[in-house]
Amino acid sequence: MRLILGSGSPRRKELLAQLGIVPDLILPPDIDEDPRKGELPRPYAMRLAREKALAVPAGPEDVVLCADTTVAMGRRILGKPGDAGQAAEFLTLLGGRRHQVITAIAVRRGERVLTRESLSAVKMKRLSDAELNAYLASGDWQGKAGGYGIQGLAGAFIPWISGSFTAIMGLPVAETAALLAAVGYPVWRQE
Ligand SMILES: Cc1cn([C@H]2C[C@H](O)[C@@H](COP(=O)(O)OP(=O)(O)OP(=O)(O)O)O2)c(=O)[nH]c1=O
Repeated sequence: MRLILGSGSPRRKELLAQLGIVPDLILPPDIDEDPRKGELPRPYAMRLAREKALAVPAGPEDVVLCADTTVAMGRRILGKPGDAGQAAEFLTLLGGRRHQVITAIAVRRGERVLTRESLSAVKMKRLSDAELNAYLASGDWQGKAGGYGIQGLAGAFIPWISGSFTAIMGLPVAETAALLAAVGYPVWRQE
């Protein structure tokens, strides 16, 4: 049985390592991440996690792990910003308020696909011009949903969360361990 991490996110590999798990293979899925018209954040994140898991080529005994992290402000989905201007727009929208981070995970083995969702609330302070400009210049917003990474410099903007830190970062390790064990992956072996 091979474990295939279907993700190009270095965070997900790192968070899996927190469980002592090293994937046999990393195959980032290539799917269309555009939300459907009127699609809400939670169904969107779940659809993407599932589609990613189905897009990764795997043998019948292989275990595929995929995830999707979506930042939501109410009904609005904030994906990965296309450029610094969009990152600035997102951070201005998020600053001084609470938003939601949804991470859906999908584990596939053969025909079987198991999914879980982890919801977190995040409060971000209102950013001063100096903070915003320094953060944009750091480039740390790139490739991250909502245009920030809580595990980096943007941690300075986040005084409060309710939920799961690992889920906000991209992979909820508790749910991941549970789903991997559920499809028979030896998460809890004694070395
Ligand atoms: C909110 C937040 C997101 N992120 C990251 C996690 C994900 O990598 C990214 C959300 O985009 P995703 O589309 O979930 O993942 P990805 O495109 O990076 O990788 P793949 O689809 O191949 O698995 O945002 C952080 O690192 N920290 C944070 O605080």
